[in-house]
Amino acid sequence: MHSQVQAAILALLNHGFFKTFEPEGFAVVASIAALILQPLLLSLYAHTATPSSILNTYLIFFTVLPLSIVLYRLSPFHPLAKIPGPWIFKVSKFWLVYIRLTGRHHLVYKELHDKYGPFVRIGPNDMSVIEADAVNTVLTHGGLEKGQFYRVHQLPGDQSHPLSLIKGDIHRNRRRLWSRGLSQEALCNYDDNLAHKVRQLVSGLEKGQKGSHGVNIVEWLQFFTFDFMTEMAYEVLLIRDNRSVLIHGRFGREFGMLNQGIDDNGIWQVMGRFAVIVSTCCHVPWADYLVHRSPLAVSDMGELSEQFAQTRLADSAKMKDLWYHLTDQAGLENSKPAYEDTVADARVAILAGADTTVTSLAAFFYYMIRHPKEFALLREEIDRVYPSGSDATNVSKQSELVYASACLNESLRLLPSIPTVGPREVPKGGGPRILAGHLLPEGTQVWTPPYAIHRSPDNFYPRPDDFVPSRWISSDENKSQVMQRAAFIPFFRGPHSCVGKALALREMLMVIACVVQSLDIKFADGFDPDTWPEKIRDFYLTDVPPLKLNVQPRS
Ligand code: HEM
Repeated sequence: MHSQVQAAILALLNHGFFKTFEPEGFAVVASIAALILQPLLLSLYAHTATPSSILNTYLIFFTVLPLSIVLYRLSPFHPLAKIPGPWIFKVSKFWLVYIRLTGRHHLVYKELHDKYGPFVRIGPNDMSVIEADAVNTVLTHGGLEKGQFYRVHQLPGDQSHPLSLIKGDIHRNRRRLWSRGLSQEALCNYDDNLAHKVRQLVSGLEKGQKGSHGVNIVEWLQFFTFDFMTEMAYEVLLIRDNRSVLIHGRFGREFGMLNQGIDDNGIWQVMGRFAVIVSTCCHVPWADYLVHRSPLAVSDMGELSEQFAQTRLADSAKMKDLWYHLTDQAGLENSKPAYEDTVADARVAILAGADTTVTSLAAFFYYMIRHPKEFALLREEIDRVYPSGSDATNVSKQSELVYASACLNESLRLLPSIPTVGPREVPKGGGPRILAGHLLPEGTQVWTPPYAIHRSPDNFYPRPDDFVPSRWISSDENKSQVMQRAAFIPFFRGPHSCVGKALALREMLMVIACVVQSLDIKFADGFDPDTWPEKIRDFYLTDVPPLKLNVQPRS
Protein backbone atom coordinates (compact mmCIF):
# COMPACT_ATOMS: atom_id res chain seq x y z
CA MET A 1 0.00 0.00 0.00
CA HIS A 2 1.19 3.52 -0.74
CA SER A 3 2.85 5.07 2.33
CA GLN A 4 0.65 8.19 2.16
CA VAL A 5 -2.49 6.05 2.37
CA GLN A 6 -0.91 4.16 5.25
CA ALA A 7 -0.24 7.48 7.06
CA ALA A 8 -3.88 8.50 6.60
CA ILE A 9 -5.14 5.14 7.90
CA LEU A 10 -2.78 5.36 10.87
CA ALA A 11 -4.19 8.83 11.67
CA LEU A 12 -7.76 7.48 11.54
CA LEU A 13 -6.82 4.55 13.81
CA ASN A 14 -5.33 7.03 16.29
CA HIS A 15 -8.51 9.07 16.23
CA GLY A 16 -10.55 5.91 16.95
CA PHE A 17 -8.22 4.98 19.80
CA PHE A 18 -8.18 8.40 21.54
CA LYS A 19 -11.95 8.74 21.11
CA THR A 20 -12.35 5.59 23.21
CA PHE A 21 -9.44 5.99 25.63
CA GLU A 22 -8.85 9.58 26.64
CA PRO A 23 -5.42 9.60 28.32
CA GLU A 24 -4.99 10.91 31.86
CA GLY A 25 -1.93 11.23 34.12
CA PHE A 26 1.33 9.82 32.81
CA ALA A 27 -0.49 8.33 29.77
CA VAL A 28 -0.67 11.93 28.44
CA VAL A 29 3.10 12.12 28.02
CA ALA A 30 3.22 8.58 26.61
CA SER A 31 0.45 9.41 24.11
CA ILE A 32 2.17 12.58 22.90
CA ALA A 33 5.41 10.67 22.45
CA ALA A 34 3.55 7.92 20.56
CA LEU A 35 1.89 10.46 18.25
CA ILE A 36 5.22 12.09 17.45
CA LEU A 37 7.00 8.80 16.80
CA GLN A 38 4.39 6.96 14.76
CA PRO A 39 4.91 8.69 11.35
CA LEU A 40 8.68 8.14 11.69
CA LEU A 41 8.24 4.46 12.52
CA LEU A 42 5.81 4.07 9.63
CA SER A 43 8.35 5.59 7.21
CA LEU A 44 11.06 3.24 8.50
CA TYR A 45 8.72 0.27 8.25
CA ALA A 46 7.76 1.18 4.68
CA HIS A 47 11.46 1.59 3.74
CA THR A 48 10.80 5.14 2.57
CA ALA A 49 12.95 6.88 5.12
CA THR A 50 14.23 9.71 2.95
CA PRO A 51 13.89 13.18 4.49
CA SER A 52 11.18 14.21 2.03
CA SER A 53 9.11 11.03 2.44
CA ILE A 54 9.31 11.29 6.24
CA LEU A 55 8.17 14.91 6.02
CA ASN A 56 5.35 13.85 3.73
CA THR A 57 4.20 11.13 6.12
CA TYR A 58 4.18 13.62 9.01
CA LEU A 59 2.24 16.11 6.91
CA ILE A 60 -0.45 13.61 5.99
CA PHE A 61 -0.66 12.12 9.50
CA PHE A 62 -1.03 15.51 11.19
CA THR A 63 -3.52 16.77 8.57
CA VAL A 64 -5.79 13.73 8.57
CA LEU A 65 -5.83 13.30 12.36
CA PRO A 66 -7.23 16.76 13.31
CA LEU A 67 -9.43 16.82 10.22
CA SER A 68 -11.09 13.52 11.08
CA ILE A 69 -11.58 14.68 14.70
CA VAL A 70 -13.20 17.95 13.62
CA LEU A 71 -15.43 16.31 11.00
CA TYR A 72 -16.59 13.64 13.43
CA ARG A 73 -17.38 16.18 16.16
CA LEU A 74 -19.46 18.24 13.73
CA SER A 75 -21.09 15.23 12.06
CA PRO A 76 -24.60 13.87 12.68
CA PHE A 77 -22.92 10.62 13.88
CA HIS A 78 -21.65 12.25 17.06
CA PRO A 79 -23.85 11.15 20.01
CA LEU A 80 -24.45 14.77 21.08
CA ALA A 81 -25.17 15.95 17.51
CA LYS A 82 -28.80 16.82 18.27
CA ILE A 83 -27.93 19.20 21.11
CA PRO A 84 -27.63 22.74 19.71
CA GLY A 85 -24.56 24.88 20.20
CA PRO A 86 -22.00 26.93 18.26
CA TRP A 87 -19.72 24.88 16.00
CA ILE A 88 -16.54 26.28 17.51
CA PHE A 89 -17.51 24.84 20.91
CA LYS A 90 -18.37 21.45 19.39
CA VAL A 91 -14.99 21.17 17.74
CA SER A 92 -12.67 21.71 20.71
CA LYS A 93 -12.49 22.77 24.34
CA PHE A 94 -9.71 25.24 23.53
CA TRP A 95 -12.27 27.97 22.96
CA LEU A 96 -13.54 27.50 26.51
CA VAL A 97 -9.98 27.64 27.78
CA TYR A 98 -9.65 31.04 26.17
CA ILE A 99 -13.00 32.15 27.60
CA ARG A 100 -11.97 30.97 31.05
CA LEU A 101 -8.80 33.06 30.80
CA THR A 102 -10.89 36.16 30.07
CA GLY A 103 -12.96 35.49 33.22
CA ARG A 104 -16.20 35.73 31.17
CA HIS A 105 -16.97 32.04 31.58
CA HIS A 106 -20.27 32.55 33.45
CA LEU A 107 -21.45 35.28 31.03
CA VAL A 108 -20.72 33.13 27.99
CA TYR A 109 -22.73 30.19 29.40
CA LYS A 110 -25.64 32.54 29.94
CA GLU A 111 -25.35 34.05 26.45
CA LEU A 112 -25.29 30.54 24.96
CA HIS A 113 -28.43 29.53 26.84
CA ASP A 114 -30.17 32.78 25.87
CA LYS A 115 -29.45 31.91 22.25
CA TYR A 116 -29.77 28.11 22.07
CA GLY A 117 -32.23 27.26 24.87
CA PRO A 118 -32.06 25.15 28.04
CA PHE A 119 -29.71 22.44 26.64
CA VAL A 120 -26.51 23.56 24.90
CA ARG A 121 -23.54 21.61 23.63
CA ILE A 122 -20.54 23.55 24.95
CA GLY A 123 -17.76 21.11 24.08
CA PRO A 124 -17.13 17.98 22.03
CA ASN A 125 -18.43 15.86 24.92
CA ASP A 126 -19.85 18.56 27.19
CA MET A 127 -23.33 19.95 27.56
CA SER A 128 -24.81 22.63 29.79
CA VAL A 129 -28.30 22.39 31.28
CA ILE A 130 -30.42 25.09 32.94
CA GLU A 131 -33.90 23.53 32.98
CA ALA A 132 -34.97 23.08 36.63
CA ASP A 133 -36.11 19.42 36.43
CA ALA A 134 -33.06 18.33 34.47
CA VAL A 135 -30.74 20.19 36.88
CA ASN A 136 -32.39 18.36 39.75
CA THR A 137 -31.98 15.00 38.01
CA VAL A 138 -28.29 15.63 37.41
CA LEU A 139 -27.45 16.82 40.91
CA THR A 140 -29.56 14.85 43.34
CA HIS A 141 -29.11 11.31 44.66
CA GLY A 142 -29.09 8.80 41.81
CA GLY A 143 -27.92 11.58 39.48
CA LEU A 144 -24.39 12.03 38.17
CA GLU A 145 -21.08 12.08 40.05
CA LYS A 146 -18.39 14.77 39.83
CA GLY A 147 -16.80 14.92 36.39
CA GLN A 148 -13.41 15.12 34.73
CA PHE A 149 -12.87 18.71 35.95
CA TYR A 150 -12.44 17.46 39.52
CA ARG A 151 -10.08 14.60 38.74
CA VAL A 152 -7.45 17.05 37.65
CA HIS A 153 -8.28 19.59 40.34
CA GLN A 154 -5.43 18.31 42.45
CA LEU A 155 -2.34 20.12 43.68
CA PRO A 156 0.87 19.17 41.85
CA GLY A 157 2.47 16.09 43.30
CA ASP A 158 -0.30 15.82 45.89
CA GLN A 159 -1.44 12.26 46.54
CA SER A 160 -4.07 13.25 49.10
CA HIS A 161 -7.81 13.04 48.58
CA PRO A 162 -9.75 16.06 49.86
CA LEU A 163 -13.51 15.83 50.25
CA SER A 164 -14.16 18.09 47.27
CA LEU A 165 -12.48 15.65 44.86
CA ILE A 166 -13.60 12.21 46.02
CA LYS A 167 -16.84 10.39 45.28
CA GLY A 168 -18.91 7.29 46.08
CA ASP A 169 -18.56 5.49 49.42
CA ILE A 170 -15.22 7.13 50.26
CA HIS A 171 -16.89 10.52 49.90
CA ARG A 172 -19.93 9.48 51.97
CA ASN A 173 -17.70 8.25 54.80
CA ARG A 174 -15.51 11.35 54.85
CA ARG A 175 -18.48 13.68 54.56
CA ARG A 176 -19.74 12.26 57.87
CA LEU A 177 -16.69 13.80 59.60
CA TRP A 178 -17.34 17.13 57.92
CA SER A 179 -21.03 17.08 58.80
CA ARG A 180 -20.13 16.57 62.47
CA GLY A 181 -17.65 19.46 62.31
CA LEU A 182 -20.26 21.73 60.75
CA SER A 183 -23.34 20.54 62.66
CA GLN A 184 -25.45 23.02 64.67
CA GLU A 185 -23.82 21.72 67.86
CA ALA A 186 -20.30 22.23 66.49
CA LEU A 187 -21.14 25.67 65.10
CA CYS A 188 -21.86 26.93 68.64
CA ASN A 189 -18.20 26.26 69.46
CA TYR A 190 -17.09 28.65 66.75
CA ASP A 191 -19.47 31.49 67.68
CA ASP A 192 -17.16 33.34 70.10
CA ASN A 193 -14.36 33.40 67.60
CA LEU A 194 -16.76 34.37 64.81
CA ALA A 195 -18.22 37.24 66.87
CA HIS A 196 -14.71 38.44 67.78
CA LYS A 197 -13.70 38.48 64.11
CA VAL A 198 -16.91 40.23 63.00
CA ARG A 199 -16.29 43.01 65.54
CA GLN A 200 -12.71 43.33 64.27
CA LEU A 201 -14.09 43.57 60.73
CA VAL A 202 -16.51 46.36 61.65
CA SER A 203 -13.82 48.39 63.41
CA GLY A 204 -11.37 47.66 60.57
CA LEU A 205 -13.86 49.05 58.05
CA GLU A 206 -14.19 52.21 60.10
CA LYS A 207 -10.44 52.60 60.52
CA GLY A 208 -9.78 51.68 56.90
CA GLN A 209 -11.79 54.65 55.63
CA LYS A 210 -9.29 56.89 53.86
CA GLY A 211 -10.76 60.32 53.19
CA SER A 212 -13.30 60.43 50.40
CA HIS A 213 -11.62 57.52 48.57
CA GLY A 214 -13.31 55.14 50.96
CA VAL A 215 -12.40 51.65 52.02
CA ASN A 216 -12.30 48.55 49.86
CA ILE A 217 -14.73 46.24 51.64
CA VAL A 218 -13.64 43.26 49.49
CA GLU A 219 -10.15 43.42 50.97
CA TRP A 220 -11.47 43.57 54.55
CA LEU A 221 -13.84 40.68 53.88
CA GLN A 222 -10.83 38.71 52.64
CA PHE A 223 -8.95 39.45 55.88
CA PHE A 224 -12.02 38.44 57.87
CA THR A 225 -12.86 35.17 56.10
CA PHE A 226 -9.26 33.99 55.91
CA ASP A 227 -8.57 34.68 59.59
CA PHE A 228 -11.85 33.13 60.67
CA MET A 229 -11.64 30.00 58.49
CA THR A 230 -8.01 29.38 59.46
CA GLU A 231 -8.74 29.59 63.15
CA MET A 232 -11.91 27.57 62.80
CA ALA A 233 -10.25 24.81 60.82
CA TYR A 234 -6.96 24.50 62.73
CA GLU A 235 -7.43 26.71 65.75
CA VAL A 236 -4.03 28.02 64.77
CA LEU A 237 -3.76 31.06 66.95
CA LEU A 238 -3.11 33.91 64.58
CA ILE A 239 -3.04 36.91 66.84
CA ARG A 240 -5.11 36.70 69.95
CA ASP A 241 -4.52 37.72 73.55
CA ASN A 242 -1.42 39.56 72.34
CA ARG A 243 0.04 36.27 71.28
CA SER A 244 1.07 35.57 67.75
CA VAL A 245 2.15 32.49 65.92
CA LEU A 246 4.95 32.65 63.45
CA ILE A 247 4.53 30.44 60.42
CA HIS A 248 7.97 29.60 59.11
CA GLY A 249 9.34 28.81 55.67
CA ARG A 250 8.03 30.57 52.60
CA PHE A 251 5.37 32.30 54.71
CA GLY A 252 7.79 33.63 57.28
CA ARG A 253 5.58 36.37 58.62
CA GLU A 254 2.82 36.72 61.13
CA PHE A 255 -0.74 35.99 60.13
CA GLY A 256 -3.73 37.82 61.52
CA MET A 257 -4.79 39.96 58.58
CA LEU A 258 -7.66 41.66 60.42
CA ASN A 259 -5.33 42.79 63.16
CA GLN A 260 -2.71 44.11 60.80
CA GLY A 261 -5.11 45.38 58.12
CA ILE A 262 -2.88 43.88 55.47
CA ASP A 263 -2.33 40.57 53.67
CA ASP A 264 1.40 40.66 54.37
CA ASN A 265 2.05 37.19 52.97
CA GLY A 266 0.17 37.74 49.73
CA ILE A 267 -2.12 34.79 50.49
CA TRP A 268 -5.01 36.08 48.42
CA GLN A 269 -2.69 36.47 45.45
CA VAL A 270 -1.59 32.87 45.90
CA MET A 271 -5.20 31.71 46.05
CA GLY A 272 -6.12 33.81 43.01
CA ARG A 273 -3.23 32.41 40.96
CA PHE A 274 -4.12 28.88 41.99
CA ALA A 275 -7.75 29.40 40.93
CA VAL A 276 -6.81 30.75 37.47
CA ILE A 277 -4.39 27.90 36.69
CA VAL A 278 -6.64 25.14 37.93
CA SER A 279 -9.90 26.42 36.46
CA THR A 280 -8.32 27.01 33.06
CA CYS A 281 -6.52 23.70 32.82
CA CYS A 282 -9.52 21.71 33.95
CA HIS A 283 -11.16 22.19 30.56
CA VAL A 284 -8.39 20.19 28.91
CA PRO A 285 -7.39 17.53 31.41
CA TRP A 286 -4.52 16.17 29.37
CA ALA A 287 -2.95 19.65 29.13
CA ASP A 288 -3.48 20.05 32.86
CA TYR A 289 -1.12 17.17 33.49
CA LEU A 290 1.63 18.97 31.60
CA VAL A 291 1.02 22.39 33.16
CA HIS A 292 0.90 21.01 36.67
CA ARG A 293 4.35 19.67 36.17
CA SER A 294 5.67 23.03 35.05
CA PRO A 295 7.33 25.37 37.56
CA LEU A 296 4.57 27.88 36.75
CA ALA A 297 2.16 25.97 38.92
CA VAL A 298 4.32 25.48 42.00
CA SER A 299 1.79 25.25 44.73
CA ASP A 300 2.07 27.55 47.71
CA MET A 301 -1.30 26.40 48.98
CA GLY A 302 -0.02 22.91 49.76
CA GLU A 303 2.93 24.31 51.69
CA LEU A 304 0.77 26.71 53.63
CA SER A 305 -1.74 24.09 54.76
CA GLU A 306 1.08 21.76 55.80
CA GLN A 307 2.52 24.54 57.97
CA PHE A 308 -0.84 25.24 59.56
CA ALA A 309 -1.29 21.54 60.28
CA GLN A 310 2.15 21.27 61.88
CA THR A 311 1.50 24.36 64.00
CA ARG A 312 -1.84 22.92 65.09
CA LEU A 313 -0.24 19.63 66.07
CA ALA A 314 2.52 21.37 68.06
CA ASP A 315 0.08 23.58 69.97
CA SER A 316 -3.07 21.67 70.91
CA ALA A 317 -6.40 23.42 70.50
CA LYS A 318 -8.58 24.69 73.31
CA MET A 319 -11.85 24.10 71.51
CA LYS A 320 -13.25 21.40 69.28
CA ASP A 321 -12.16 22.95 66.00
CA LEU A 322 -12.83 21.48 62.56
CA TRP A 323 -9.50 19.62 62.74
CA TYR A 324 -10.80 17.83 65.85
CA HIS A 325 -13.74 16.49 63.83
CA LEU A 326 -11.84 15.82 60.61
CA THR A 327 -9.26 13.72 62.48
CA ASP A 328 -12.07 11.96 64.38
CA GLN A 329 -10.55 12.69 67.78
CA ALA A 330 -13.81 11.58 69.38
CA GLY A 331 -13.14 8.08 67.95
CA LEU A 332 -16.57 7.62 66.36
CA GLU A 333 -15.31 5.97 63.15
CA ASN A 334 -13.86 2.50 62.57
CA SER A 335 -10.67 3.93 61.15
CA LYS A 336 -8.93 7.32 61.27
CA PRO A 337 -8.46 9.28 58.05
CA ALA A 338 -4.90 9.57 56.70
CA TYR A 339 -2.91 12.64 57.84
CA GLU A 340 -2.49 13.90 54.23
CA ASP A 341 -6.24 13.69 53.64
CA THR A 342 -6.95 15.76 56.75
CA VAL A 343 -4.40 18.39 55.74
CA ALA A 344 -6.01 18.52 52.30
CA ASP A 345 -9.49 18.76 53.83
CA ALA A 346 -8.51 21.60 56.15
CA ARG A 347 -7.03 23.39 53.14
CA VAL A 348 -10.32 22.88 51.29
CA ALA A 349 -12.15 24.43 54.26
CA ILE A 350 -10.16 27.64 53.77
CA LEU A 351 -10.37 27.64 49.99
CA ALA A 352 -14.08 26.73 49.90
CA GLY A 353 -15.15 28.79 52.89
CA ALA A 354 -13.19 32.03 52.54
CA ASP A 355 -13.47 33.11 48.92
CA THR A 356 -17.14 32.15 48.50
CA THR A 357 -18.18 34.16 51.55
CA VAL A 358 -16.22 37.21 50.38
CA THR A 359 -18.00 37.19 47.01
CA SER A 360 -21.42 36.62 48.53
CA LEU A 361 -21.08 39.41 51.09
CA ALA A 362 -19.56 41.84 48.59
CA ALA A 363 -22.46 41.18 46.19
CA PHE A 364 -24.93 41.60 49.05
CA PHE A 365 -23.62 45.03 50.09
CA TYR A 366 -23.33 46.10 46.45
CA TYR A 367 -26.96 45.29 45.68
CA MET A 368 -28.20 46.85 48.93
CA ILE A 369 -26.46 50.16 48.33
CA ARG A 370 -27.67 50.18 44.73
CA HIS A 371 -31.26 49.77 45.95
CA PRO A 372 -31.93 52.43 48.63
CA LYS A 373 -35.60 51.47 49.11
CA GLU A 374 -34.71 47.86 49.87
CA PHE A 375 -31.76 49.00 52.00
CA ALA A 376 -34.09 51.12 54.13
CA LEU A 377 -36.34 48.08 54.69
CA LEU A 378 -33.31 46.00 55.66
CA ARG A 379 -32.21 48.64 58.16
CA GLU A 380 -35.67 48.77 59.66
CA GLU A 381 -35.58 45.02 60.24
CA ILE A 382 -32.06 45.01 61.72
CA ASP A 383 -32.96 47.94 64.01
CA ARG A 384 -36.02 46.05 65.24
CA VAL A 385 -34.21 42.72 65.81
CA TYR A 386 -30.96 44.24 67.09
CA PRO A 387 -31.74 47.71 68.52
CA SER A 388 -28.82 50.07 68.99
CA GLY A 389 -26.57 48.94 71.82
CA SER A 390 -27.78 45.31 71.69
CA ASP A 391 -25.52 42.44 70.69
CA ALA A 392 -25.83 41.96 66.92
CA THR A 393 -23.65 38.85 67.10
CA ASN A 394 -26.44 37.02 68.97
CA VAL A 395 -27.20 34.17 66.56
CA SER A 396 -30.36 33.07 68.37
CA LYS A 397 -32.16 36.04 66.80
CA GLN A 398 -31.09 35.31 63.23
CA SER A 399 -34.33 33.43 62.49
CA GLU A 400 -36.12 36.80 62.81
CA LEU A 401 -34.09 38.24 59.91
CA VAL A 402 -36.70 37.43 57.25
CA TYR A 403 -36.08 40.39 54.97
CA ALA A 404 -32.29 40.18 55.35
CA SER A 405 -32.48 36.51 54.30
CA ALA A 406 -34.64 37.43 51.30
CA CYS A 407 -32.06 40.06 50.26
CA LEU A 408 -29.26 37.55 50.75
CA ASN A 409 -31.05 34.94 48.64
CA GLU A 410 -31.61 37.50 45.92
CA SER A 411 -27.96 38.56 45.80
CA LEU A 412 -26.86 34.89 45.84
CA ARG A 413 -29.26 34.33 42.95
CA LEU A 414 -27.87 37.20 40.86
CA LEU A 415 -24.26 36.53 41.74
CA PRO A 416 -23.62 32.98 42.96
CA SER A 417 -20.05 32.91 44.21
CA ILE A 418 -19.16 29.80 42.20
CA PRO A 419 -20.91 30.93 39.01
CA THR A 420 -20.44 27.86 36.79
CA VAL A 421 -19.14 25.24 39.28
CA GLY A 422 -17.78 22.09 37.55
CA PRO A 423 -19.47 19.38 35.49
CA ARG A 424 -21.00 16.09 36.53
CA GLU A 425 -20.26 13.03 34.39
CA VAL A 426 -22.09 10.01 32.95
CA PRO A 427 -20.00 7.32 34.67
CA LYS A 428 -17.92 4.84 32.72
CA GLY A 429 -19.19 1.28 32.78
CA GLY A 430 -22.84 2.06 33.50
CA GLY A 431 -24.04 2.61 29.93
CA PRO A 432 -25.58 5.78 28.50
CA ARG A 433 -28.06 7.92 30.45
CA ILE A 434 -31.14 9.71 29.24
CA LEU A 435 -31.58 13.33 30.30
CA ALA A 436 -34.69 15.19 29.16
CA GLY A 437 -34.89 12.98 26.06
CA HIS A 438 -31.20 13.30 25.18
CA LEU A 439 -29.17 10.09 25.11
CA LEU A 440 -25.84 10.85 26.78
CA PRO A 441 -23.02 8.35 26.26
CA GLU A 442 -20.61 7.38 29.03
CA GLY A 443 -18.09 10.10 29.74
CA THR A 444 -20.42 12.99 28.79
CA GLN A 445 -19.75 16.01 31.00
CA VAL A 446 -22.91 17.78 32.13
CA TRP A 447 -22.64 21.34 33.47
CA THR A 448 -25.34 22.99 35.60
CA PRO A 449 -24.10 26.60 35.79
CA PRO A 450 -25.81 28.47 38.68
CA TYR A 451 -25.33 31.94 37.16
CA ALA A 452 -27.21 31.06 33.95
CA ILE A 453 -29.78 28.90 35.80
CA HIS A 454 -30.58 31.68 38.29
CA ARG A 455 -31.14 34.25 35.54
CA SER A 456 -33.30 32.14 33.25
CA PRO A 457 -36.85 33.56 32.88
CA ASP A 458 -38.11 29.95 32.93
CA ASN A 459 -36.88 29.68 36.51
CA PHE A 460 -37.36 33.18 37.95
CA TYR A 461 -39.84 35.57 36.41
CA PRO A 462 -40.59 38.49 36.12
CA ARG A 463 -37.37 40.54 36.10
CA PRO A 464 -34.90 37.63 36.23
CA ASP A 465 -31.91 39.98 35.93
CA ASP A 466 -33.09 42.47 38.55
CA PHE A 467 -32.64 42.63 42.31
CA VAL A 468 -36.12 41.90 43.68
CA PRO A 469 -35.87 40.53 47.26
CA SER A 470 -39.66 40.52 47.65
CA ARG A 471 -39.86 37.50 45.31
CA TRP A 472 -38.63 35.41 48.26
CA ILE A 473 -41.45 36.50 50.55
CA SER A 474 -44.84 34.88 49.97
CA SER A 475 -47.63 37.32 49.23
CA ASP A 476 -50.74 37.48 47.07
CA GLU A 477 -48.83 39.70 44.66
CA ASN A 478 -46.22 37.00 44.14
CA LYS A 479 -48.65 34.18 43.44
CA SER A 480 -48.36 34.47 39.65
CA GLN A 481 -44.56 34.74 39.55
CA VAL A 482 -42.29 31.94 38.32
CA MET A 483 -40.21 30.75 41.24
CA GLN A 484 -38.41 27.46 40.59
CA ARG A 485 -36.88 26.85 44.00
CA ALA A 486 -35.24 23.69 42.64
CA ALA A 487 -33.32 26.00 40.33
CA PHE A 488 -31.85 28.05 43.19
CA ILE A 489 -28.48 26.41 43.73
CA PRO A 490 -25.87 28.86 45.10
CA PHE A 491 -24.78 26.06 47.47
CA PHE A 492 -25.44 23.43 44.80
CA ARG A 493 -27.57 20.36 45.51
CA GLY A 494 -27.26 16.67 46.28
CA PRO A 495 -24.49 14.57 47.82
CA HIS A 496 -21.78 17.09 46.86
CA SER A 497 -23.65 20.23 47.86
CA CYS A 498 -21.98 22.71 50.18
CA VAL A 499 -21.36 21.07 53.52
CA GLY A 500 -20.61 24.51 55.02
CA LYS A 501 -23.94 26.10 54.09
CA ALA A 502 -25.22 26.49 57.67
CA LEU A 503 -21.93 28.05 58.78
CA ALA A 504 -21.87 30.37 55.76
CA LEU A 505 -25.41 31.63 56.42
CA ARG A 506 -24.72 32.13 60.12
CA GLU A 507 -21.51 33.99 59.34
CA MET A 508 -23.04 36.19 56.64
CA LEU A 509 -26.11 37.13 58.70
CA MET A 510 -23.83 38.05 61.61
CA VAL A 511 -21.71 40.31 59.39
CA ILE A 512 -24.82 41.90 57.85
CA ALA A 513 -26.41 42.55 61.24
CA CYS A 514 -23.24 44.04 62.75
CA VAL A 515 -22.35 46.21 59.76
CA VAL A 516 -25.87 47.57 59.30
CA GLN A 517 -26.36 48.14 63.04
CA SER A 518 -23.09 50.05 63.44
CA LEU A 519 -22.23 51.69 60.14
CA ASP A 520 -23.55 54.01 57.49
CA ILE A 521 -22.26 52.75 54.16
CA LYS A 522 -22.49 54.16 50.66
CA PHE A 523 -20.39 54.03 47.50
CA ALA A 524 -17.18 56.08 47.78
CA ASP A 525 -16.71 59.17 45.63
CA GLY A 526 -15.46 58.22 42.19
CA PHE A 527 -16.59 54.59 42.48
CA ASP A 528 -18.55 53.52 39.40
CA PRO A 529 -21.28 51.08 40.49
CA ASP A 530 -22.49 50.51 36.91
CA THR A 531 -19.32 48.75 35.81
CA TRP A 532 -18.61 46.79 39.02
CA PRO A 533 -20.56 43.61 38.10
CA GLU A 534 -18.94 43.52 34.65
CA LYS A 535 -15.49 43.35 36.23
CA ILE A 536 -16.27 40.18 38.18
CA ARG A 537 -14.32 37.28 36.75
CA ASP A 538 -15.19 33.61 36.97
CA PHE A 539 -12.19 31.36 37.59
CA TYR A 540 -14.40 28.68 39.21
CA LEU A 541 -13.93 30.77 42.35
CA THR A 542 -14.68 34.41 41.68
CA ASP A 543 -12.26 37.28 41.30
CA VAL A 544 -14.14 40.26 42.73
CA PRO A 545 -12.96 43.79 41.88
CA PRO A 546 -12.52 46.38 44.67
CA LEU A 547 -15.81 47.65 46.10
CA LYS A 548 -15.00 51.09 47.48
CA LEU A 549 -17.32 52.28 50.22
CA ASN A 550 -17.64 55.39 52.29
CA VAL A 551 -18.00 54.12 55.87
CA GLN A 552 -19.10 56.22 58.86
CA PRO A 553 -20.33 55.20 62.32
CA ARG A 554 -24.14 55.34 62.40
CA SER A 555 -25.42 58.50 63.98
C1 HEM B 1 -21.54 31.88 50.83
C2 HEM B 1 -20.68 30.96 51.06
C3 HEM B 1 -20.58 29.65 50.31
C4 HEM B 1 -21.07 29.31 49.08
C5 HEM B 1 -21.90 30.16 48.13
C6 HEM B 1 -20.66 27.94 48.82
C7 HEM B 1 -20.97 27.22 47.68
C8 HEM B 1 -20.56 25.93 47.43
C9 HEM B 1 -20.82 25.20 46.21
C10 HEM B 1 -21.56 25.76 45.00
C11 HEM B 1 -20.26 23.98 46.33
C12 HEM B 1 -20.22 22.87 45.27
C13 HEM B 1 -18.90 22.99 44.55
C14 HEM B 1 -18.65 21.94 43.51
O1 HEM B 1 -19.35 20.93 43.46
O2 HEM B 1 -17.69 22.14 42.74
C15 HEM B 1 -19.65 23.91 47.63
C16 HEM B 1 -18.99 22.81 48.13
C17 HEM B 1 -18.33 22.80 49.32
N1 HEM B 1 -18.32 23.81 50.27
FE1 HEM B 1 -19.22 25.60 50.15
N2 HEM B 1 -19.92 27.49 49.89
C18 HEM B 1 -19.87 28.50 50.82
C19 HEM B 1 -19.23 28.47 52.04
C20 HEM B 1 -18.61 27.37 52.57
C21 HEM B 1 -18.04 27.32 53.89
C22 HEM B 1 -18.07 28.44 54.95
C23 HEM B 1 -17.47 26.10 54.02
C24 HEM B 1 -16.80 25.63 55.28
C25 HEM B 1 -15.90 24.81 55.42
C26 HEM B 1 -17.68 25.38 52.76
C27 HEM B 1 -17.23 24.10 52.47
C28 HEM B 1 -17.52 23.40 51.32
C29 HEM B 1 -17.01 22.06 51.03
C30 HEM B 1 -16.07 21.26 51.91
C31 HEM B 1 -17.52 21.68 49.78
C32 HEM B 1 -17.32 20.35 49.07
C33 HEM B 1 -18.47 19.43 49.47
C34 HEM B 1 -18.41 18.04 48.86
O3 HEM B 1 -17.82 17.86 47.78
O4 HEM B 1 -19.00 17.13 49.46
N3 HEM B 1 -18.39 26.18 51.92
N4 HEM B 1 -19.84 25.11 48.29
